[in-house]
Amino acid sequence: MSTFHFEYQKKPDDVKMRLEDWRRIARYLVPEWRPTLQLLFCIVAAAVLVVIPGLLTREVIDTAIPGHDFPRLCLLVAGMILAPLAASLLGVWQSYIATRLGQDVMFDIRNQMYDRLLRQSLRFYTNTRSAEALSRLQSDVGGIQSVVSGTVVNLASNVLTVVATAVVIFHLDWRLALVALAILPIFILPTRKVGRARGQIAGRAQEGIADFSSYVQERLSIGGFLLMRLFGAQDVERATFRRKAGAMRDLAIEQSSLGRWFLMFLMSFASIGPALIYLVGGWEAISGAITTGTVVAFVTFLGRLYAPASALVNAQVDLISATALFRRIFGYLDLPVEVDEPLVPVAIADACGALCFKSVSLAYDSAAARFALDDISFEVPAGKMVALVGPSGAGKTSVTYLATRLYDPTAGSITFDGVDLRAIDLKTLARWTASVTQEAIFFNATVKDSLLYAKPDATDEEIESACQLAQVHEVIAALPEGLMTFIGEKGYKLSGGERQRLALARIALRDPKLIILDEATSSLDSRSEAQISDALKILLQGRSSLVIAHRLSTIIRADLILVMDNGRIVDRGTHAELLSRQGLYEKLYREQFMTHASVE
Ligand SMILES: Nc1ncnc2c1ncn2[C@@H]1O[C@H](COP(=O)(O)OP(=O)(O)OP(=O)(O)O)[C@@H](O)[C@H]1O
Repeated sequence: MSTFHFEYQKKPDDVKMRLEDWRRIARYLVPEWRPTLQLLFCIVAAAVLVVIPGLLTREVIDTAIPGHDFPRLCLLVAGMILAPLAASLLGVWQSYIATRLGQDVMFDIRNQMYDRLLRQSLRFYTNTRSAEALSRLQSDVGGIQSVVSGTVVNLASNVLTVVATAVVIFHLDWRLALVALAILPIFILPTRKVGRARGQIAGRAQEGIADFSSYVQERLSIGGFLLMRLFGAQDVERATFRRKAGAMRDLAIEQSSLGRWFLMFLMSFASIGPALIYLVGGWEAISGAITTGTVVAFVTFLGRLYAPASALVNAQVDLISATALFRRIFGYLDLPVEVDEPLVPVAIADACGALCFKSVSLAYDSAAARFALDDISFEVPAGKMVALVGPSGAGKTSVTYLATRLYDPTAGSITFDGVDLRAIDLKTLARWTASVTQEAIFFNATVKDSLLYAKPDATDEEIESACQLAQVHEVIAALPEGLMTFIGEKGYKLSGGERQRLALARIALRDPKLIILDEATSSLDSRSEAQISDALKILLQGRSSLVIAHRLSTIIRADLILVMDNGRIVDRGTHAELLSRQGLYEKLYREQFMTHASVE
């Protein structure tokens, strides 16, 4: 510990400390009462040990030396060595317990936060930058360690050290004690000013680092890289990177140089404190009011008071910063769960796959002028195919979001096998339904693990037949390590068509009863296209399906076509019926499907 405490933080502007925040923080410590008590013991014992060397010094000067008592001198010196040694040993134990305690609280909160994030709806992820959620989970939760083992422990230990020292020095001589305490602010207050300036720079540096990380994270992803390369924006990105990295460098230099001169002067002037004690104490000793040993002991005590007293000056700001940190964390732990699990779920042992929308409306934003979906009603009977068609922005994707309960409807109800989606637990719903998105989504894992994500207990035979069905088995066999080959971030080591077929194999493994398919608009080569189309035909057989259709072959096969426009179903029927009405469908047919048909 340095003589002066210098690590002042910038006070968060809009945060007030509330007792309920600290009650909530304390609740995390209740299950950890054993280490908490051990920690308290360490802090009290260390505060007591701090005053012992001063008292022993006084005894050495006042009794052992004048009394020519060598054995007593040895005893006192042994005490002088042992007390700090014991304090250091306690310090090691204390820091171990504090770290464990902090890490245990962090572990609990991190798990709770991850669970809360997993329970959020798609709305949360479309409205939140992924870097922000990551920063809450990593940096903010990581900061708990320093609040528990730093802020809280230091506060308790500094208060106790100052109180213990003050009690002892007042007991020794109250006049000299008053002088010692009066000197302290002269040294402490200026350090606070410099410390605050450093805190402000530290705050700016932290913001800079967060901004830099989210910039780099976005640019160094596959999507970011592609965007940069395809727009030839290397120079712009290089310049932005230099600017952001340069700002971080400048702040780091500024932060480390600020206050160095000031600290140097302060250290030099630190000797003024003891000098004043010698002056007043010496004068009292000359007049016989106190002993020489008491004067020397006072100087020792004064030296030990600087660090805890200067840290305490800023205790309020430290606590407010800790409160702000916890409030950010609690904000995430308390995120409302919009799409929640039912309290008493309805079990669906064997689904048949019927889906029904009844007067369903959806507003993405309560302030939005119009509904994204407005009074939608339709049925997908078991085993039938319903196609959604409509111009861009009509609301087709929104219908599929509702069918998989990525959102809940603002009004109306949706049932699966006659049960309201809100009464089915999310795992059961995911068991019986499957979505095939335009862009297949994968983690960076092996082919086998990617498939097992759909059914962790699948046998090798099941995996093999799912891959056969999706016509991807030959591709896998040709990979360097077969099923154990890593497919790269987002599966980018596979071609677009291979990724699609692997996604279909994953769904075949799951064996759902309702398939929600967003047909790819981008054309793959004709062989790949045919393979996917064959795999899909087999997969859709005997299952219900809701398809955002882009191909003529699909709409012709559909049992019912829903024509959407502006969030509403404006027409419905079979291909022939709709064509004969010469409405929006006929227009779409001419503009979209006939062009696709010529490609097919
Ligand atoms: N997360 C969101 N937040 C706010 N509005 C959204 C969101 N997602 C979609 N919308 C809006 O809802 C409307 C319907 O969008 P949706 O994606 O369902 O249309 P779509 O028919 O699938 O279009 P496309 O064929 O172009 O994919 C659009 O006006 C869109 O801007």
